[in-house]
Formats: sequence, C-alpha cells, structure tokens
Amino acid sequence: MGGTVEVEGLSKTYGSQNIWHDVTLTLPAGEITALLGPSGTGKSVFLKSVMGLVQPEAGSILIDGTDMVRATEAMRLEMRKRFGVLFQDGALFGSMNVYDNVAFPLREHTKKTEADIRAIVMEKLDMVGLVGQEHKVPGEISGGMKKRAGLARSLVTDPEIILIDEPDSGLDPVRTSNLAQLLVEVNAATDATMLVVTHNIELARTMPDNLGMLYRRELVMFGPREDFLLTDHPVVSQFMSGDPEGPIGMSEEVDHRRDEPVDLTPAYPGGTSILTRHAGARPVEVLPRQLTPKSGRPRPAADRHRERVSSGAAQLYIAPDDETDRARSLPRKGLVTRALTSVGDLFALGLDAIRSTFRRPFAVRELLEQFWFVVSVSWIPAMLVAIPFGAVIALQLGTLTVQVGAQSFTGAASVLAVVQQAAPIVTTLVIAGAGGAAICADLGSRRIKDEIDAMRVMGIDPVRRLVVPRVLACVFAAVLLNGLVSVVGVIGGYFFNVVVQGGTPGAYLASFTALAQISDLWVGEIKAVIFGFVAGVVACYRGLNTAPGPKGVGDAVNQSVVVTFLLLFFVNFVITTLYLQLVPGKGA
Ligand SMILES: Nc1ncnc2c1ncn2[C@@H]1O[C@H](COP(=O)(O)OP(=O)(O)OP(=O)(O)O)[C@@H](O)[C@H]1O
Repeated sequence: MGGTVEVEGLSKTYGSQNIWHDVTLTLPAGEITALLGPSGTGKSVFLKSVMGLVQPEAGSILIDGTDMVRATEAMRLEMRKRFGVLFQDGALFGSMNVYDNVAFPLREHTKKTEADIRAIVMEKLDMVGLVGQEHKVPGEISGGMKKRAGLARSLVTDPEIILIDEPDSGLDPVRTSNLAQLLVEVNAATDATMLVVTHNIELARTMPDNLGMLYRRELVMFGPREDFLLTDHPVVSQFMSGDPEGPIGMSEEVDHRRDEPVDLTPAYPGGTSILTRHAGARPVEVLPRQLTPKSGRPRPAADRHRERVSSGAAQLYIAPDDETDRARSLPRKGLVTRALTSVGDLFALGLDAIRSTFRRPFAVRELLEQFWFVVSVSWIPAMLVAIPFGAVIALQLGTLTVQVGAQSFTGAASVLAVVQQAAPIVTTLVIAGAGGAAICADLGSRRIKDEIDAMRVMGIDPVRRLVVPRVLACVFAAVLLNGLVSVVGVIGGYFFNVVVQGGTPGAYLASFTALAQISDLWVGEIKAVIFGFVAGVVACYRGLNTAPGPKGVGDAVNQSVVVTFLLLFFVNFVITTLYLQLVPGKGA
C-alpha cells in the first residue's frame, strides 16, 4: 500500500506573491485524491512542493515520517524514488525515443538486465496502449500519446505515491475518460496513493475518493467525495458547475485583490446540491457513480475509504472566512538581496559541480557528446578570431618596439601577449558565446518542458547528470582551443612581424627564449581551465534557472553570455595581477 502524505500549515510565496498559506490536509494511503481550483491558484506549485521541487516557507509535508520541506536534497532524491510523477505534457526527454524514456528510471536505479528491463517496459507500454510506438521520439507523437508514455515511465518503478498534473490538458473528452479509467485500474493494481491536480469537472466527479479545492490563497475545502460533491459552498459549487456567476471571477489575481469576504450562503437554497443543478429539472439526490476497475479487480482503497467515511474518521474541512490572512501581502526582496542570492547560488552550483565530478556513475557519454558539440561550434570562430588578434598584437608591439629602439624584444612581447592574454580570453569568449549560449538554451528549454523536474523526481541529480558533463566539456574544450589559438596567434604574429614589418626571424625567436619561461606558457592553460569552468557554470546556472516561457529562455541566454564576459575580464585581471606579483619574470 502507498504511503500517507500529511501536509500541515504549508505556505508558499514567490517574491511578494502569496501563492497559498496554511494548507493542511492528509492524502490517505492508497486512495485517490483530486486537488481542484481555478487557473493560477497554485495547484501545480502544491504538487511540486510535495515532490520537494519547490521550497515552501512554512509548514511540513510528512511522508512516512520524512519531512520533504526540511529534508536535504540527498534525502529528497532518495524519497523521490518512491514517487511516480506524470507532468502536464509528459515531460519526456526529447533526445530519447519512447522506449528509452520509459526504461530510463530502471537503467538509472536498478541493476536489472536489458532483457528484464524490456519485459517491464513493454508491459507498461501495453498497459497504456503504446506498443508499436516505442521507437518514436516525443516530437513524433501526439499530446495524448506523450501523456500515456509519461504515465508508463512514472509506473515502471512501481511507485508508492503517484502525482499527476492535469491528466486532461490537451486531451479530448473521450481520451480524458480513458485516461481516468486507466488511472483507476493502476490504483487497483498498485494500491498507490494518488494525487491528481485537475480542473476537469467530470474527472473530479467520477475518479477520486477525496477532493480539495484551492481558491484565493487557501484551501477552501477538503474531504471525502461523499461530502465534497454534495456541498453548497458557493465557491465549490460554482466551480463544479462551471457557472460564470459567483465568487470566482476571470482571473485569480483579480479574485485575490477583492477585499470583500466570500458570501458563504448557498447560491441555491433549499438543500439543492450542485448535482441537482447539473441534472437540470431532474433532481438527483445521489452521488455521481465513481469509476471502478473494468478489469473486475477489487480496489482495496475504495473499501478502506468507505470504512473511513462510515466510521466518521473522514471529515469534510471547510475553511473559515478569514479576510485578514487573505489580504496579507509580503515585502518583496530588494534588488541587492536578489543579486547577492543569485551570486551565492552560482557559487553553490560551481562547488556542487566540483563535488559531483567525483560521484559515480559518471556520465561519460554525455561528456563526450557535449565536448564534441562545444568544440564543433567553437573552433572555426576561435581560429578566425585568432589570426587577426595575433596580427594586431604583433603589428602594435612591432611598431612600438621600433619607436623605442627595442625591436629585439618584439618576439617575446608578442608571444607572451598572445599566449597569456589573448588566447585564453578569445577562446573563452567564443566558447561562452557559441557553446555556452547553446548549453544555456538547451537546459532552459528542458526546464520549461519540465524535463529537469522529471529527472529530479526520478531521483536523478541534474548536477551530476547534466551540469558536470557540460562544465567539464567547456573546460576541456577551452584547454584544447586555447592551445590551438595560441599556436595560430603566434604564427600570425610571426608572419606579420617578420614578413610584413621586416623583422628578423632569428631575433624574433631568440628574444622569446631569452625572456619567456615555461610558467608563462602554463599560465595561459591555467586561465583556460578557469575560464572554461566559469563559462560552463554560468551557462548551466542560467539554463537551470530559466523563467517560464520562450522569452525566459531568450533572456537566460542573453544574461549567461553577458555575465560570463564580465566575470572573465574580472577573473583575468585577478589572475594576471597575482601571477605578475608572485612569479618573477626571467632575468628580473
Ligand atoms: N517559478 C515561479 N516563479 C514565480 N512565480 C511562479 C513560479 N511558478 C508558479 N508561479 C506563480 O504561482 C501561481 C500559481 O501557479 P500554478 O502553475 O501553480 O497555478 P495552477 O493552479 O496550477 O494553474 P493552471 O491550472 O492554470 O495550471 C501563478 O501566479 C504563477 O505565476
């Protein structure tokens, strides 16, 4: 049987926006519970809080004794292995076909053979009617198929708690009913605790054992279907009948701002229920029929639920009308506080990436793919920039040394300028502009498609799986390209100094060997390592923290490139100053 989820006094804010506060409810073990509410009332935020993906400011979420609010990320990753989650659009990984998507949690968390994995995957695909479609990638299947594939993936590890975000979104009524029936069959077969977020009235009437409703930042009602569906609470009955008249308006923001209390007198006096109104002239005094498994398999949760209702253990909760709490608004964090928080989070991600580099299993394939990708998009621009850069430095220094009568130092000055300064900066600017921007866009679009959250709820750490390979790819690519850019820059400088400005080849090389030392060459590569690391961490940080929507991804890419450039010049200044102070020049 699935676990019990006990939510106590839970509150969540975003900036100054109070999403909901003091939410208290219990998801009874093995039963199906639906959470309803108009758009924007924070149903998805609540679901993510239960998964530990969103951090509420107050309250607790106890799952068999573990508090998801206070648990460390490592504990949450472990707890989430007990969850199966179906996101709104399935949150399938776009780079894998349906089969690999469904097999993913088994490959990550079990030592099963491929033959065993195949048997489980095909059984789940059969359950959701997707046999024959397993070789298609998410871009080739319909919204409904994505949902069913997401459901199959959420079931492969036999989860104890199944969380489902809007199973009906984007589906026609028949497929919605089929999916609801499928969820009931799954509940009968697994006895898992299920929480379904929806605003589909038919689904809410026929599927769950318990229902709750969020409205105007609070849980207005929660309890067994037998009571909830027969209530005359104006908010609940308006919502359940889809009536445009009533306390629920066009937008949650406007509803929030209204300061008058909700009128709790029934809109339809005389004890008529929402069901009566649904049936028009024919009064219906009984509950709508609840879906039962067509397989004929008994649903143990239904018996336990009946028992709880008849013994009086299951009670309907109705929120008191409390205006003061509702009107509460929180102070917004200042710009400086937000900037400092971002810098702190960026550092924390950098440290986490270093720590996670030494954790197993290491995503070698992802590293190789990312390294190849970063090098392939960066090497041509890097080379094209290196030649004029080397030439400009050689011409400038060549002219200057002639002016002061020190032509014999031209070689040393140009090579050191290219190797120590120009090459690492050029390389990393190109890596940040080409590779880093693409990494940021990739992670950002995965985030807005819920792929990152899907990974976390499967108990997989995105830092180990996604960030470490990308950061290391940037570091290795920076070292490799820095070497190439140095060579091309030095050759370019030699060509312009010796061929164009008439310098002597022997003097060019002799001055270099006389004045430069091996550490001068090393410092360039050390800079490349550090700059590559900075470019990779900033790109991943902005990608993983992208705001919702395509504009959010665009903004994140822009900020990632700008922030990397600023950091690079600052870090270069610090390293150069330290090097020149700490390492005496040859012959100094
Ligand atoms: N990461 C976030 N940052 C800031 N605000 C957020 C974030 N996620 C959600 N919100 C805000 O929280 C509120 C509730 O959003 P949520 O998606 O939970 O609503 P919902 O009830 O699931 O709506 P719908 O039924 O339309 O999906 C919205 O105002 C949304 O803008």
